[in-house]
Amino acid sequence: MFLSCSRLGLHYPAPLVVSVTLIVYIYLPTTTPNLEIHSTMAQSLNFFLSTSPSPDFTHSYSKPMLHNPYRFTRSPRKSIVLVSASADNGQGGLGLSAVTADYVSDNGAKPITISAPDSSSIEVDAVTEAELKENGFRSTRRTKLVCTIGPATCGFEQLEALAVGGMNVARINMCHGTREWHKSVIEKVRRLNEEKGYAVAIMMDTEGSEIHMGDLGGASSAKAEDGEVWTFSVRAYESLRPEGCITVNYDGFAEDVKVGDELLVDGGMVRFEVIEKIGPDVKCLCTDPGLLLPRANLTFWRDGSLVRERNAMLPTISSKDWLDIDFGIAEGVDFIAVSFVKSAEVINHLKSYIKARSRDGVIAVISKIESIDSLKNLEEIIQASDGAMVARGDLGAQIPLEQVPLAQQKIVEVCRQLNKPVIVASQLLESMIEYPTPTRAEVADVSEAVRQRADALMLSGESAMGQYPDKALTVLRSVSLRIEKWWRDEKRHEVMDLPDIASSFSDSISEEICNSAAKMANNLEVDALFVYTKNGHMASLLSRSRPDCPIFAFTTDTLVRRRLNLQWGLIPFRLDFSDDMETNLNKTFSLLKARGMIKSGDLVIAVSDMLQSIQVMNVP
Ligand SMILES: Nc1ncnc2c1ncn2[C@@H]1O[C@H](COP(=O)(O)OP(=O)(O)OP(=O)(O)O)[C@@H](O)[C@H]1O
Ligand SMILES: CC(=O)C(=O)O
Ligand SMILES: [K+]
Ligand SMILES: [Mg+2]
Repeated sequence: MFLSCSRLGLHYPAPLVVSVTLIVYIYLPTTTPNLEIHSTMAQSLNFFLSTSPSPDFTHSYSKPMLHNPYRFTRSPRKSIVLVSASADNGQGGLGLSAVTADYVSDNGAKPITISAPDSSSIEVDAVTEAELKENGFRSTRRTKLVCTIGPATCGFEQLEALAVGGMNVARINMCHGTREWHKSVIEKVRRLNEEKGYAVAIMMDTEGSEIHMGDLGGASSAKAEDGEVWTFSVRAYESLRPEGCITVNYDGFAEDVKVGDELLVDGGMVRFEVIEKIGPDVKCLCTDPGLLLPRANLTFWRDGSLVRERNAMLPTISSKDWLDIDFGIAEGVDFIAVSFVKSAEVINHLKSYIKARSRDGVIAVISKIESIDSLKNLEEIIQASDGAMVARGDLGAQIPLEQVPLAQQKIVEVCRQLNKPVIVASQLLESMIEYPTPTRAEVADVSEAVRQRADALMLSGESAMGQYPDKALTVLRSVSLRIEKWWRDEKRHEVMDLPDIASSFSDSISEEICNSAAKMANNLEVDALFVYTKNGHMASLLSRSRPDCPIFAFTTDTLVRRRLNLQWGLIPFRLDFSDDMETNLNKTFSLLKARGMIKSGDLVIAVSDMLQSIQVMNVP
């Protein structure tokens, strides 16, 4: 391949980039300016350089590469042959990630970049790699972390800080912000993945068509005081919103409410009593003061129960949601979380829509359990979905608060049985929106979710608009690690009875293999489970057993790798592999050893999609 180097004002054939299995050769003609070597993936890279045609010098270097490119000054009259590899001897190394060589011209002209991504390499994010190297297998975090992105975290550096802090999935909430804003967040996350080797997945959360307030005309909040009278109106104000007036998105609102009803903002953060109805305007007396936030959710209660008049007929996916879904498909998001799901039907409908529209047809659909109907139809909804979210914010506005913890436990359990990832969301560390440390009660709540072995925990306002997003993420991370360690130290293996879920004989074999492999892993105290999986299914079956050791999930597909990032205990790697397990294992051992992620003697159990077997072995 020849590249033109005209940007440097030099006219010679650009270097030949040949990618031969594990070695990358970059020939630099004598006229080439100096060379800079970067690796965006490898934390450290061993490489060697020599001169050509007569190799009167060869140099071998071992360098920490993540942030420091290695700069090489060209020797006068000789070409440089760069052979990059990560094996120690530099003779055709292993484990090479994308390596980039930039020419750095002396006159300050912009460097050009040659990328030589090596298809034989293995991709894993830098944070996991560092964790594995420093603390060994056992200590990697099993519980995954989702962060809602908002004004506090939408910059590239802020997103990077979250990725470094352990964010596995970035959530964008279509209730807030413009599509352009969300697009720019998606682009930044993708760039972060490409440049820094992360596999942060994107989850798009639909607005849904429940009743909520308008956006307060641009104000970030409004304070409602005890005894004040506010007007809730379905009028569309042409210009400025009058003082003390709140718009409501649901046209039937003024007809549905009755004088004497109680109106709850965000499930009770602020309360009003309906005192008078005048056409489209509903006058309400503030009985519990507090802050009104833009687009806050509204529910109304009569005689102690939630009123669901015609609003129960509102579609789960509104016309605006469909446009957002089209946007999500076009942007290639990894997950779509559907708000206020009422039945399995809507999920089936959405899944077939995605299948027909999306390039790869593989956006996972997560049902948000946050309404009375979703609890009523829980099992069939979860069965139809690719995962679920315990959306405690709205759930707590629809059922009495004291029922929320039991609902959470039930949802987590059903998801586990049906092998669907589950996220516990909302108010985990609510006080950290304002304060740098959590309350003891919040820490206990997070612990409980980890103890229930939910797949993932989610930050909402804490990361979207809070003062301490990184600190909140650190709390989730350290509490998760602590509780997980306690599980292992106590050898508290799961007593949960996992029902058979396979729908074919072949699936039954996979299921039996994974259940047995996980059990063997605990009994033999192995260091890691390896799973070679094309579509991720076997990896999720292993995760379902919540074994003591981490699960290294190797997949050929970048999209599958990102999706697996939501599931408990899985460390997803992207790797090209064949149907020959012997070769795959040898290759993986070499690659991981070269990167310092495993060592000789480690005990591993391997299973795969291709060959339905269980292999137990020591790393050679
Ligand atoms: N893209 C955004 N732009 C501005 N503010 C945002 C954005 N995303 C979230 N926020 C702020 O963070 C808060 C918490 O976010 P969260 O996603 O939990 O929303 P929510 O309004 O509580 O709705 P949901 O029930 O869908 O979670 C929001 O109320 C909003 O104030
Ligand atoms: C996350 C969400 O939608 C809720 O808690 O209501
Ligand atoms: K939402
Ligand atoms: Mg909600």
